[in-house]
Amino acid sequence: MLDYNQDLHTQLTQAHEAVCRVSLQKDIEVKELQGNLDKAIRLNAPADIFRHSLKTLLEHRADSPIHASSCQTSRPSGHFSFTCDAARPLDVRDPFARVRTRSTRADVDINNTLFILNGNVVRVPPSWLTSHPGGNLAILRHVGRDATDEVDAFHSDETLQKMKGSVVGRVELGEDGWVPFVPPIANGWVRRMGRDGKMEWYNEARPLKSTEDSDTSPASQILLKKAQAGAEETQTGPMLAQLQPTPNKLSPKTEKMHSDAYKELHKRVIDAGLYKTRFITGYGPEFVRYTLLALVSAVCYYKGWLVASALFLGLFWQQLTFFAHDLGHVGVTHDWTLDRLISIFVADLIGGMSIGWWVNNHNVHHCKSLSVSPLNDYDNERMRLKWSLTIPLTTPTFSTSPSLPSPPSSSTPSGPPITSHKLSYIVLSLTRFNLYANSYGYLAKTAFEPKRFRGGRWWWWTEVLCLGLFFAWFGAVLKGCGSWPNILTYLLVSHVAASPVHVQIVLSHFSRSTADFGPVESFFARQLRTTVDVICSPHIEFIHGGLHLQVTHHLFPRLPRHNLHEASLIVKEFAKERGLEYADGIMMWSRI
Ligand code: HEM
Repeated sequence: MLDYNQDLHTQLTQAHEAVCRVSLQKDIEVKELQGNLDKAIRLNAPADIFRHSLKTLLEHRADSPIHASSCQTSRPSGHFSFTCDAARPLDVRDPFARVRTRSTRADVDINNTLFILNGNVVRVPPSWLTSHPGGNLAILRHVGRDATDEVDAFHSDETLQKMKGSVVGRVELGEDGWVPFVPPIANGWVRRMGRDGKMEWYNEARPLKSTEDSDTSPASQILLKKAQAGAEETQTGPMLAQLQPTPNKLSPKTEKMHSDAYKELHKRVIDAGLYKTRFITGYGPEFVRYTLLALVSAVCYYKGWLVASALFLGLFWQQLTFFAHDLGHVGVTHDWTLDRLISIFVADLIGGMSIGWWVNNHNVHHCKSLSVSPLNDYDNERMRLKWSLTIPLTTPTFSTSPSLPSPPSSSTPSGPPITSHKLSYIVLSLTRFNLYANSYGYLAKTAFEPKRFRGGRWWWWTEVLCLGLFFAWFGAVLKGCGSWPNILTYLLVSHVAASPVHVQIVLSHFSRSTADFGPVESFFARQLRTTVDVICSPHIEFIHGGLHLQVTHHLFPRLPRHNLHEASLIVKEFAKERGLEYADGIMMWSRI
């Protein structure tokens, strides 16, 4: 991007060079127009004349990937950019009509899903949207944004290498980095197949209100209300104006600094060798624990000690949750197929839940602030996070450790008022039933979706098969309890015993800010602002499976859980060096 506040001559020269790059290909006529531009530059022409020349040049090039129908300074920040005519609906999933691309490939066109990665424009192949292992929402939430930090955090080196094949252009980043667009999906816009068999825009939800321009908060959350069926469409696609981030108090410069800091921190974690899974010393003791819990539960069952058996089954499930979590993050063998197969065995067959559902929803929560607004029904509907049910009811309050540094005022406002209520524990103790409902709903919904990832829909069928097996074995266990009161007791005790993980996860997120600061906020700042570690006695740390170090987990989701402790020390030290907040102070057990 060119900074319009700089010396006009420099800007014009730079812009001219950029235009020459665009028109490098073949056109002879453009030479004449370029001549005009040259003249405008030499004469230090007013910006209007320059813009006119530029516009003509771009329009003249029928094959220009820019398709600019007008050329304007669209940013109040003074950035000079090429944009589509704002009066015309932006018929693109790609809001990058303004991108000056050096692409030599012909497929940079409208209706693409594009994001920025290290200054490169990456086009997500359409087939990836339906088969992306991290779910389609994670990608759609980053359209039009610089997703470098997120993409580095979420992908293996192998995948990052492969992504290079999807690079279709380059953008020049200013001092403050890329000025992001609001992804269309954040305004409720999605693409779907039209009646004529062509893809078209569809407005699934309408913005209710935006908290822009608040003097007290930098939040720029857009609340969405699901569109009523049959509601009249006034637009055929998102307008450019809707894709501009609402002004807020975040400084792009500070966010850029955070982003640079994250890159440095990530390098430290990689250099410390923490991405290597410790199979023996890490998972070894866990497997012993899983086996013991399962065995004790089985022995108790055969002895007729049903409550004890249910209790140990619940504890077994609680522990397995952490293993399923690692697998869902491709964090065990780091091979997607292998990790997915094992996770289906663990989550679906033993636990009765769909790992596919978990992955799709879980990954979004790593990418955005969680919405707690009951008004935001669209978001809840889409994300169907396990806590969407529980949070509007109540959220417990928790104390933070006295050592917690006070948050920097500009980037860490407190979350919504939190009320303490014992009811929240009761609701959370039954959360597992909500997870079943969400899981099966997801599998039903995706039954007919094309999923081609790694050679087919085998994972969907494997999940369905394993869930069938779960119902068979757990149904037999319940049946063996004899009477209805026994069955009910077994069901409740086993499910309640597996619930501390839900309290822990809700705490780690909802006792922090849930405000959405929009696409300007960096990945690093958002994770530090929205998560907190649970502190507990070292003797019971195993109950939390290492995920009590939630801040570090959010910063490096693919890091093997057993290395989180070491990584968290690095992160804390780094945060201290930089004067950033690392929230490590939630007490859990003292409250229950
Ligand atoms: C061409 C673009 C992309 C490709 C080819 C791609 C591919 C993949 C692959 C293969 C994985 C499995 C993990 C691995 O093997 O690395 C994955 C996971 C994931 N991707 Fe992407 N991805 C793309 C873009 C994105 C974008 C833009 C985002 C948004 C930030 C994203 C978010 C995620 C997430 C959240 C996961 C799950 C990571 C985890 O479980 O810890 N991906 N992606």
